[in-house]
Amino acid sequence: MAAKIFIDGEAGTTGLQIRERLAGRKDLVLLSIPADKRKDIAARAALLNEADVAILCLPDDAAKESVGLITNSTTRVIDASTAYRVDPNWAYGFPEMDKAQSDRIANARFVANPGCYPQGPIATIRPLIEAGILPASFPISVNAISGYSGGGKPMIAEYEAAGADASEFMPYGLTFNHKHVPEMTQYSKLANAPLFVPAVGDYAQGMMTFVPLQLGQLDKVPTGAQIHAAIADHFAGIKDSFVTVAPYEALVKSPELDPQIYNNTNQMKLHVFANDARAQVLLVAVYDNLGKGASGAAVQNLNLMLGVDAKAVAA
Ligand SMILES: NC(=O)C1=CN([C@@H]2O[C@H](COP(=O)(O)OP(=O)(O)OC[C@H]3O[C@@H](n4cnc5c(N)ncnc54)[C@H](OP(=O)(O)O)[C@@H]3O)[C@@H](O)[C@H]2O)C=CC1
Ligand SMILES: CC(=O)N[C@@H](CCC(=O)OP(=O)(O)O)C(=O)O
Repeated sequence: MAAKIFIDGEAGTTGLQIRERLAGRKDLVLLSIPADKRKDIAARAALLNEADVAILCLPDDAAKESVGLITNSTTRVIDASTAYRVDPNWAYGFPEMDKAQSDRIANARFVANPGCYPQGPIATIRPLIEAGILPASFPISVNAISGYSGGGKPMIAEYEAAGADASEFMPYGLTFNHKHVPEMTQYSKLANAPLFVPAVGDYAQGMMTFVPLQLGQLDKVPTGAQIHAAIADHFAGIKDSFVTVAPYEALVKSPELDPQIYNNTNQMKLHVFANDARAQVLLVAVYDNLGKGASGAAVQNLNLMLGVDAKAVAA
């Protein structure tokens, strides 16, 4: 029987993209709410409880409200907001994070879809800590750039308003307390919060994250090749991975370091650059904030929860 899916927040940026990704799927029935009822609590409650899987694409408070409206114990939930990402009762929806995570997601009732920014740092740092190459206490900085769609409908409207004169590159979060820091710390397996400086660019979609490593103070200084091998080994061991690792090459620049090249896909590509003489390494992740960063990840998680072959359907 076709699984019934309700996207609460289907008119928002993430909700619309999930809807597009699921359109045409014969194994699913999409429950939809009339436009004039999309904030009506009774109408939302009815569909949340009718759904086999409810996908919440709402601000945090509204997502918590939706979870509170669910009385049907067979309704499963994927929440795209920040509300439950470090809650131990929820599975973190980054399947490639370790070998067991896709099974955890497949068997979970509650799945917290990851934040867009944290996935790149987690993908690059966690394998190094697990391999013992970096200690959990290693001081980490993360820089990142995202397209303005990362800020949802309000930021899209701001950047696309007639006469808008936005900065090409605007760093923010300068109190170093961005809402993504807790999940970035926990799932990277870091003992301390990374110093995270995001930036928004004057383009709609796509992102890159950067983790520079000054390795000279370590007792055992790893080479760039060793760091690359540890990350590549990690992802080689993950089934159905949408994360790939670029070959280890000495490049001064690369056309692949373009935040928009994976737009409208669920792909993430990792790169390792190094100067061994200086014990310096840079870890880069390139992906779509609306793809692997949001709607692609949600569909990947939905497929795992429904036992659908992730590679057999568009994810
Ligand atoms: N954009 C991105 O790159 C990413 C977003 N996310 C997260 O996903 C969630 C959705 O984000 P995004 O799609 O960007 O946001 P948008 O602002 O684009 O969309 C949110 C939608 O939720 C609706 N909404 C707000 N309050 C309620 C309510 N009480 N009941 C029903 N609907 C409501 C909004 O309606 P209205 O506009 O009329 O208020 C809007 O349609 C957020 O938690 C966000 O942090 C996660 C990863 C990446
Ligand atoms: C460019 C921009 O503003 N990005 C958003 C993050 C988008 C996102 O991932 O939202 P979640 O926290 O729900 O995951 C921000 O920094 O708040």
